[in-house]
Amino acid sequence: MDLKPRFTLEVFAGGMVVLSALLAILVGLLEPRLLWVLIPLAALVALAVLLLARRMRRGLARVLQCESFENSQAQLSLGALALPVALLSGKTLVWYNTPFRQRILADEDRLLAPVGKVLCGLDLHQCGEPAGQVLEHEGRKYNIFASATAGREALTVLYLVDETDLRQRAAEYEATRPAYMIIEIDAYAEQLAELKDSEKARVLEGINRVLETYIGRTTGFLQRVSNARYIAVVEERHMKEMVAAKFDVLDKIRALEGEVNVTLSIGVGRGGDTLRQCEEMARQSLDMALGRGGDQAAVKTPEGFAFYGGVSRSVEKRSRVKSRIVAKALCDLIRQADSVLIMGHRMSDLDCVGAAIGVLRICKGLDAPAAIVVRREATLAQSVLEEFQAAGLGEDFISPEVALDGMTDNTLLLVVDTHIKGLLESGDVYRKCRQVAVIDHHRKAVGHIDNAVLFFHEPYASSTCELVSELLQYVEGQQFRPTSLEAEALLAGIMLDTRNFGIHTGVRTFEAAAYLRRMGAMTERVKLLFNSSLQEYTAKSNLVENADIYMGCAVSVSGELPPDMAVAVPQAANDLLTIQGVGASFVAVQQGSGVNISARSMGAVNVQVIMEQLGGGGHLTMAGAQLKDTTIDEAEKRIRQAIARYRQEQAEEEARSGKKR
Ligand SMILES: Nc1ncnc2c1ncn2[C@@H]1O[C@H](COP(=O)(O)O[C@H]2[C@@H](O)[C@H](n3cnc4c(N)ncnc43)O[C@@H]2COP(=O)(O)O)[C@@H](O)[C@H]1O
Ligand SMILES: [Mn+2]
Repeated sequence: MDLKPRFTLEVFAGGMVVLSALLAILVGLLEPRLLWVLIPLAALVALAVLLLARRMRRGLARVLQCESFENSQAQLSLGALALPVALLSGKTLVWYNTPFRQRILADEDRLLAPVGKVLCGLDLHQCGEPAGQVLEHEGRKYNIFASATAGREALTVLYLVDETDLRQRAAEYEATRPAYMIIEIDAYAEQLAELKDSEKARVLEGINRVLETYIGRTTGFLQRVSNARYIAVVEERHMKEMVAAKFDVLDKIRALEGEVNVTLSIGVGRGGDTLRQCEEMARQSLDMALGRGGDQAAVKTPEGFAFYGGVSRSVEKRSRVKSRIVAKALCDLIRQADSVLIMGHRMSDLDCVGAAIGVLRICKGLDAPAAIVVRREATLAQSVLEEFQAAGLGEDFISPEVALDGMTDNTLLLVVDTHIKGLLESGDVYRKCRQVAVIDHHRKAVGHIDNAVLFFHEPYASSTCELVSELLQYVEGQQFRPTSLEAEALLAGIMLDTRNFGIHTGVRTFEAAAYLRRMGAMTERVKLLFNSSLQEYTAKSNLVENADIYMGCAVSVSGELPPDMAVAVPQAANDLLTIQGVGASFVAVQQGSGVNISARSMGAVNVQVIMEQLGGGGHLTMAGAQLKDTTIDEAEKRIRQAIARYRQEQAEEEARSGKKR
C-alpha cells in the first residue's frame, strides 16, 4: 500500500505551519506590537490544517477500505457482507464496510474515531458473549457481536445485526399471548344465596358492572359461566397492567355497598405454551387463592405463584356437609388400606400430635393397624407424648425409621396439621406411601402435597384438632368415642392455636371444645400440658424484655438458645402481643447458621404475608420463617424491611378502597 503524501495541500499546509511559527517568534522578539498582523495568517493556517485533517481522513478511509485490504481475504469476506461490519484497533475504528458507513455513520467518515462515540453504550466484553449486546442506534435495535484477536495489538471485528423488525414482532407476540382468568365470588352459597332476589340482583349487578369495566378496558372478553364464577381471557399486555395495579378490582368489589360484604378470588394462568395450559394454571391459582382465605388474586406462571391482596381478615366460609362427606371418605380409605401411618409437621406440636391422636382413634374404631410417626427427640408436644407413654400407649408413636420398615404398597399416609411437602416430619415416609390424605387448616402455600386422594383443607378452622373433633362426631359408634386422655390432647391443640380461645375462633371451635368436654376433657389438666420449665420461662422472659417496637410491631432478636428451649420462641411472640399498642410480634433466634422466626398478631396485621416475604408462611395470626445462612443482625434488618413493606402495602390498599380497617 502506498501511504506517501502527495505534494499538494498537505505539503503547503505543513510549510505554512512551520513558517508561521518562525515568523511569530521573530516578530514577538523584535516588534511585539506588530503581532496582530499575524492574525489573518493564523486563520489561514488553521483553515489549511482543517482541510488537511479532513482530506487525510478521507484518504485513509480510501486507503484502508480499498487498498489496505485490497485482494485480502478479510476485505473480500467482510467488505461484501450486507451486515454493517467494522474493524477496531483497541477501541478505535480503523475500517468499516459500506453498510456500516451508510447505516451507522450516516454516510460520514469517522475513521480513527473512538467506537464508543459512534455507538454509545457499546460494551466490547458483552459483545464478545454468545448472545452479543443489544443496542439502540438511531431508532434501530442492533444485536452487536464482536470477535477479537489475542495479543497487545488486538484487532476486533464488530458485526451488527439489525433486529428491529424481529424484536418488534417478538414483543408484539409476547404482548398478545393470552392469559386466562377464573374469577369467583367468595362464599356465594353462604352469603348471596340467602338474600332476597331483589337484593341479590343488586349485588350481582354491582359485581358485573365492576368486572365488565375492568375487562372492558382490555382487548379480552369476560363470560359468566355459573352463579359464582366468571372466566376472562386477556392479552398479556393487559395482564401486566393488572399485575402492576395489584388487581385493584379486588378493592373495587370490596368497596361495593350492599347487604353483604362481597369479595372475589381470582386465579390467573399466564405464560403457558397453550391456552389450555393457561386454563389449568388458572385453576391451580384459584385453588391457591381460595385456600389462602379468598379476597385475593393468585397468579401462576412457569416460574411459580405470586399473590396479590389477601391482606384483610377473611370471613368464615365452611360447610358441615363437607365434614360429613370427608368423615365417610376417610373411613373408606382406612378400611381399604393394609395399615395406616399418621404424620404431622417437623417439630410437632400439640395441635399436630393432638390431631394425630384423634385420627388414630378413628383407625382404632375401624380396627385398622395404625401408628403416629413422630420424632420424640424433636417435638414441642413432649408433655402429651409423656402422658400417653405413662398410660401404656407409647407404642402408638413410632419413629420415621420404624415406619419405613413396616410399610407395604398399600399403606395409607394421613398427613395432619400441614400440607407442605417440605415441612413434613419425614419426607421419606411421604415419598414411599402411594396413598396420601391430608387434613389441615393452614392457608395454602406453595409446595403443597399434590397427590392426595383426599384433601380436607379448611383455612377457616382454628386448628387441625377442631377439624378432627368434628370428623369424630360424624363417625357413629361407641368405638369412635375418644377417651378423656385423647379428648384432652385434642383440646390442647385447639387451645394452642387459638391462644386459649383468644383468637381465630368461630362457633364451631366452641362446639368442638364442648364436644371434647363431654368426652371427659378437663381444662385444668389440659392447662398442665402447657407448663414450661423454669429455664424455658427465663428464656421466654429474656426474649420479651429485649423487644423493641417498630411500626406498631414488637421485634425481639437473640443469639442461639439450647435446643430444648425452642418453645420459648413462640411463647415469647405470644406474650409480646399482650403489650399495649403492639399489633404484631416477631421473635427471631439464631439456630446454627440460620435464624428461626415466630410471628404472631391479633388479626389486624397479617403476619403470614410478612413471613412470606422471608420465604416462610403460616396463618394470618400465626406464622413463621426459617432463614438459611443468615446472621441475627441480617435477620433483624430483613424483618424490619418486611414490616415496612407490609405497612406501605396496607396503606395503599386502604387508600384504594377508601376504607380504614
Ligand atoms: N417456612 C414456613 N413455611 C410455611 N409455614 C411456616 C413456616 N415456618 C413456620 N410456619 C408456620 O407458622 C406458624 C407458626 O409457627 P411457629 O413455629 O412460630 O409456632 C408453632 C409452634 O412453634 C408453636 N408452639 C408449639 N408448642 C407451643 C407451646 N407449648 N406454647 C406456645 N406455642 C407453641 O405454635 C405454633 C403452632 O403452629 P401450627 O403448626 O400452625 O399449629 C405455624 O403454623 C407454622 O406451620
Ligand atoms: Mn402445628
